[in-house]
Amino acid sequence: MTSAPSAVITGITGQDGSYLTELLLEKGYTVHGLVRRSSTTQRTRLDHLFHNHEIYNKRLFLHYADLDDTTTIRRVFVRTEPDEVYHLAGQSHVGASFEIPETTCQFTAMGTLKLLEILRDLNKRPRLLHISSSEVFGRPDKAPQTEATPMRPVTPYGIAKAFATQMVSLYRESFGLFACNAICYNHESPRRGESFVTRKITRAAAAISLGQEDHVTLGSIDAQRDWGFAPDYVKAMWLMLQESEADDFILATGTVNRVEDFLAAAFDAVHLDWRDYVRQDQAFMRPSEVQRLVGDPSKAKRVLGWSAQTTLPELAARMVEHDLKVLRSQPEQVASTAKSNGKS
Ligand SMILES: C[C@H]1O[C@H](OP(=O)(O)OP(=O)(O)OC[C@H]2O[C@@H](n3cnc4c(=O)[nH]c(N)nc43)[C@H](O)[C@@H]2O)[C@@H](O)[C@@H](O)C1=O
Repeated sequence: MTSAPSAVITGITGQDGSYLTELLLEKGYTVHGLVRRSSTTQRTRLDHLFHNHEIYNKRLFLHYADLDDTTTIRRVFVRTEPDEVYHLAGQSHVGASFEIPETTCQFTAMGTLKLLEILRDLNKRPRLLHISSSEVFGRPDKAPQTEATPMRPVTPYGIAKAFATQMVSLYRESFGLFACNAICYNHESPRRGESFVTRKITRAAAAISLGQEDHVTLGSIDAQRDWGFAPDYVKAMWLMLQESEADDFILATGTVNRVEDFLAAAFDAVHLDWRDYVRQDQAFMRPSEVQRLVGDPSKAKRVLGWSAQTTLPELAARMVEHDLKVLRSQPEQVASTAKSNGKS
């Protein structure tokens, strides 16, 4: 009899980490999450699992380990001997990467290299999924982008991700690691952090419709992105590690929209016209903006049988519905989050 599969997830407390944990638990996995000491208070996305006594500390375990603490990470791998590793952790805010480029590179770039070095030395090497990003393409010559499109990153975050992505490919080719890059385009959900533009918009649309706020302040609203639904994307990440050979895949919808289109969809969901409520401020503009990114997911469709299932209006409506529910149940908490939601 073969034992149940096991996985380590870095970044388990994030949006993708929480959806992936649910998916793997459903599939019978034992899941080990690496968490930073400082994320102690930010585990709301996993609360429902911690309260489930059938799961927590039976099939779901947390281990404290910062990405630069190689000794501790190595110890977790040696003790847990996972079959699969999903490396989702890192500083993921592109705007913030201009303010904290060193931290961004330390965790997103060097953190990935350190992880690869640990895996290279293990007797039983797990399969690795690294979450890469469309930001590696920066200002591409070609649209939509494919796995073969050259990387031309223009943000500290994109540069750090490009380094990590190329290291993953190198360790696959040179050291025989089963290591894959999921080159993910923007993927959102009600669990998205409130400093990303989609969630900032859906929360504001909900708050405005309830009379709790009267406007939202944004940066560039003509930027164009390929927005999908996060739970769709974690399914593809899992599929990638079930293949017989390690490879890189673009995970995207293939459809491009402006921030304005997302605004329209979110405010439509509460029957308001976004143009009456949006202000713009230089503080939210980036020193170097990635104007337009759209992915070609045809390889993922052909090889993995995967495609994104959720349209932009469905995504926005789902997020607004969630934010309305939260606001109605905890108006003070959400209002204070909005106030403290500084430069992002
Ligand atoms: C694939 C990629 O996807 C994400 O990166 P992102 O595309 O930068 O996502 P975002 O939601 O921060 O910005 C989207 C667009 O919206 C513009 N925008 C306008 N006004 C605001 C604003 O007020 N806040 C923010 N955050 N953006 C704004 C902003 O300038 C940009 O053009 C991350 O998951 C990243 O980890 C990742 O890998």
